[in-house]
Amino acid sequence: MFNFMKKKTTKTETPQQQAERDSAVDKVLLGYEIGAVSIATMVTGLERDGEALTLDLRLPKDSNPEVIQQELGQLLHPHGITTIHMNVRLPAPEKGSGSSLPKQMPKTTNAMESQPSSGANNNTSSTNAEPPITKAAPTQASLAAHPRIRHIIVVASGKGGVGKSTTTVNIALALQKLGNRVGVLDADIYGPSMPTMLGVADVKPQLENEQFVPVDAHGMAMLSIGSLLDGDNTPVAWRGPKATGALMQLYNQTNWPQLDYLVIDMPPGTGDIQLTLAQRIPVTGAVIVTTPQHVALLDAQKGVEMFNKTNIPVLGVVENMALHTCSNCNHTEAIFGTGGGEFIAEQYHVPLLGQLPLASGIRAQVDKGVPSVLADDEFAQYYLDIAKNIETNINKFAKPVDDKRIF
Ligand SMILES: Nc1ncnc2c1ncn2[C@@H]1O[C@H](COP(=O)(O)OP(=O)(O)OP(=O)(O)O)[C@@H](O)[C@H]1O
Repeated sequence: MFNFMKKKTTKTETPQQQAERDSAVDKVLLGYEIGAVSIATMVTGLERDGEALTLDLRLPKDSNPEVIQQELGQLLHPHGITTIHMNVRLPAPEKGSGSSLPKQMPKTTNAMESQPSSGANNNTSSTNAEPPITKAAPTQASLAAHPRIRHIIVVASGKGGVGKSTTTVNIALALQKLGNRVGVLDADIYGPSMPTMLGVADVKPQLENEQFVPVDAHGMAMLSIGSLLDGDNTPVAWRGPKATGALMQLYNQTNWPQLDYLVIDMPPGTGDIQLTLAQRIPVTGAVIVTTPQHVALLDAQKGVEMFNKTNIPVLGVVENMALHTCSNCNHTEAIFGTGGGEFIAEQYHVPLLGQLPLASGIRAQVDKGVPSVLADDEFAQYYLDIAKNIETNINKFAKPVDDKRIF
């Protein structure tokens, strides 16, 4: 299902040329915008065979595929792409309004040509009218709330390895323990760990009416990009358009039950994938996880700035591994320095939601698939306090939904 980025190496293409060409294609797609939204978010399939690129696209209404094909051709030609095939899906025209789209569109463009090729001799691109899954929307304000999800919280970190996933899973379980219906979407393409941390690594999500059915993980509705990968589908190798396309598919094409909270474990960093998700999913607020180390702090600042730019409220900062308690002598020490989370919270006027100890018990529990909150160990209270702080802040930012049903 997610194997929609296919590459065929030609005999004349070295691995280095191949990587350079792929990266150039990504950059061009990410930078090409339709109505202030990157076309990368509209790619549902992409295949490159040497100099020929085939794109499956779901375009917003009023787009002009011919012009898009032509412009992409010109942008990609310097990178060795000489032919572009486009399969286009457009929203069905509104009743009574005549479509302004040409009946036939070029399927193949020679990227050297300055004018789009046209006519029956050139084949037609597959253009199927269908209702759009989501409305392309550049700002949070214009995104509709999910009909069954009251709050979407993204958990982000500027850099990998700060304990974002460990914190996400425990916060989600803590929100559930406070009486909420909770879902978890593991969007961390670089290291999807939710299934393992929740002890459901062997359970595959089912498909029902072409929708994913989330896995039941201790009463939470969980879906991970990791559950959908197998064999050689190495997530690390995923690049911008493929990753954002797959993640949007997970959000849109999942039969999420009625939820008070959907907690999304974001990929680490503040690059294009994160930005695109932040622009396309109706998020109530973001939680930023950081460690007291200076480098991580600088990256966390970038995270706060990214969310400010995309008008997503930052619910607060969690400082992970803030203190170390020695398991032998119980001596507590701030081995990474002190005050990092407080510093960010003060500088950006966002709350410090909590400070977590660096404790081997926290790691051991997630490794076992029974996180601290589930095990109700001595660290559970830290996460419950953070969840309470989130609940205190979040209602200010809620997007209204009426329907309430028990999951
Ligand atoms: N407070 C903590 N005390 C001890 N170990 C922790 C703590 N938080 C996380 N860890 C451990 O640190 C490692 C990295 O944590 P985790 O996978 O949650 O980080 P991450 O930021 O999500 O990483 P990535 O971004 O690479 O996915 C894991 O082994 C985890 O068990």
